[in-house]
Amino acid sequence: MTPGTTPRLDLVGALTAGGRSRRFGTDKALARLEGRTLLEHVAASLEDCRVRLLVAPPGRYPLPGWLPVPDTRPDEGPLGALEAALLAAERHVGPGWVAFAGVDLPRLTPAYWALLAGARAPGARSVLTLDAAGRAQPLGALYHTALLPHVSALLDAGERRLRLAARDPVTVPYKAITWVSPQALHNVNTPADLAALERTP
Ligand SMILES: Nc1nc2c(ncn2[C@@H]2O[C@H](COP(=O)(O)OP(=O)(O)OP(=O)(O)O)[C@@H](O)[C@H]2O)c(=O)[nH]1
Repeated sequence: MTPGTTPRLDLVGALTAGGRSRRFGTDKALARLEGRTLLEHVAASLEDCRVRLLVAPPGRYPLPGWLPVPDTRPDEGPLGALEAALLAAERHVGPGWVAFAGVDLPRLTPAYWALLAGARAPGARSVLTLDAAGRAQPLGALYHTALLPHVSALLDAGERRLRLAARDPVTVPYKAITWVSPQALHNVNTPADLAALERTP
């Protein structure tokens, strides 16, 4: 956010960075695309959020202006990181909406988050985008802090699939996403995924 301006999104931004990057081979958060790390790309998309949380192992990634949040359950993957994000959001801001992003979506944009924020509806507790095949995307999604007991119960039961976190979802069609942010759902899991993005700036 530029000094002197007010945040434009009533969302808590939460960027999760951790895991093993097994498919990428090296820490993908620190992989570079067009002069910036993937971590920095995704962080830039969330700059307009009222509070910004970096859910990551303590001290692993420097990200000025972001509140460091350790995993509540280290090495439990993105579902564990979502629990940490919802808890921290509730503690720092109170009940409300969290924009939850991973480092593997470097083409997320402020317009993408604004679209999701605008799609929130009464009674909804999550907002997910649909990919070209109509599958709901659990990273790059909005979750309400009211989902915390559900997410904790999943983890307590040994569940690790992030896609089970969403409840009472609103979905945003793929066409709407590609209109505002054409490459937003391009996921980087491997060096080949990153190379494909480099070829299509
Ligand atoms: N805070 C936190 N983030 C995680 C953890 N595991 C994965 N992530 C993040 O969650 C997002 C999706 O990660 P995945 O691609 O599912 O897992 P990964 O470990 O990064 O990669 P693979 O080993 O290839 O599966 C990325 O932003 C990761 O940095 C974790 O245990 N804690």
